[in-house]
Amino acid sequence: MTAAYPNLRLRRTRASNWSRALHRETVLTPADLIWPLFVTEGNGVEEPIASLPGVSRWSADRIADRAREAAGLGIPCLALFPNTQANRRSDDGSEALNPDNLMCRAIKAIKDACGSDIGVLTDVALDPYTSHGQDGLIDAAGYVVNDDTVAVLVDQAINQAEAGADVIAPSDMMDGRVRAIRMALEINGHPNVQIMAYAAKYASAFYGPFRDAVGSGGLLKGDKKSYQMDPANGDEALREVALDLAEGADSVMVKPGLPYLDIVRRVRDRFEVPVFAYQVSGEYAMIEAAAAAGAGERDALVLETLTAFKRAGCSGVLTYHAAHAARLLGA
Ligand SMILES: NCc1[nH]cc(CCC(=O)O)c1CC(=O)O
Ligand SMILES: [Mg+2]
Repeated sequence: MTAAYPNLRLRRTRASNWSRALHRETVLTPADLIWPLFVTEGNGVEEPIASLPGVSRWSADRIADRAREAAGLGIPCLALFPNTQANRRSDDGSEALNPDNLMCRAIKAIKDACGSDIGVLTDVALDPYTSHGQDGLIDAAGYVVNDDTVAVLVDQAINQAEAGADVIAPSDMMDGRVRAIRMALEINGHPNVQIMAYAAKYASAFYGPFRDAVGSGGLLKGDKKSYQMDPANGDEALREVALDLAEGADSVMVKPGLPYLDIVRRVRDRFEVPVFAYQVSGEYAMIEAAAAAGAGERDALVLETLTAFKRAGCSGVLTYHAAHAARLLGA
């Protein structure tokens, strides 16, 4: 039994800075952050993304600069997404398997610049490479077929691992792809390449700016509801996570972030494994829009939301605010 008012005053420990610091349950550091970066063709190129103010696409040489910047800030890992040239997109997304594609060149540029000082996480899904914008292969009716897609995703993952990726992150939501990728990594001499599974990825309205950034938005017909999860479902997320863990995922991801912190907490409590969340493009844009409209103070919004991920049980967060947040944290 705890004491009651007036013997207990919960405001007492909040009355000063030193005491708040002493009683703080959750601490956010730059080491909690994964920085997603968009890659584009060329040399010396920076292309601002209109729907993501403050975020740009970078050519591979300038991605290497971002990697040095991240390492200097104490950010442990980058996540890469390519804006594939239109003439290299096709129905079957075969550019994903090209060992000299934009993604592989960016991985190598980062590894050349930073070696093992920074981790490179690569997205496995076909949407940056398909002419229809879906994450997998489609049949005549436009349905994204599962098993044939998994076969291609395996080759995509191996292509990324051969280029030097440290963490393979399948974001496609096909059934069975984690096991298939894990087996292929083992067989092909990559036993230490990790898998962070986008295990509970929802069919969300918060991905719009990302699709602009990788250039798939205008191509996508229909939606991704036949593979990404229904936002109404929570129990099902636990089944997705259980399956990906059983198939060999080293860590799991919940996506989007803030609207799904209940899922993060349930996953953490149930499985006690490393859980990451993706504060996605629409969430970033929402914070930036709020700040621009004077509806909130940007730096405070950034730190409060990122701290909330830690409190909910995240080991780390993918966020477009990573570099800014790391600076705010005094790295
Ligand atoms: N496989 C695609 C992918 N990987 C990461 C994101 C979204 C990230 C963001 O919005 O920031 C998406 C978009 C989608 O599923 O359509
Ligand atoms: Mg699944």
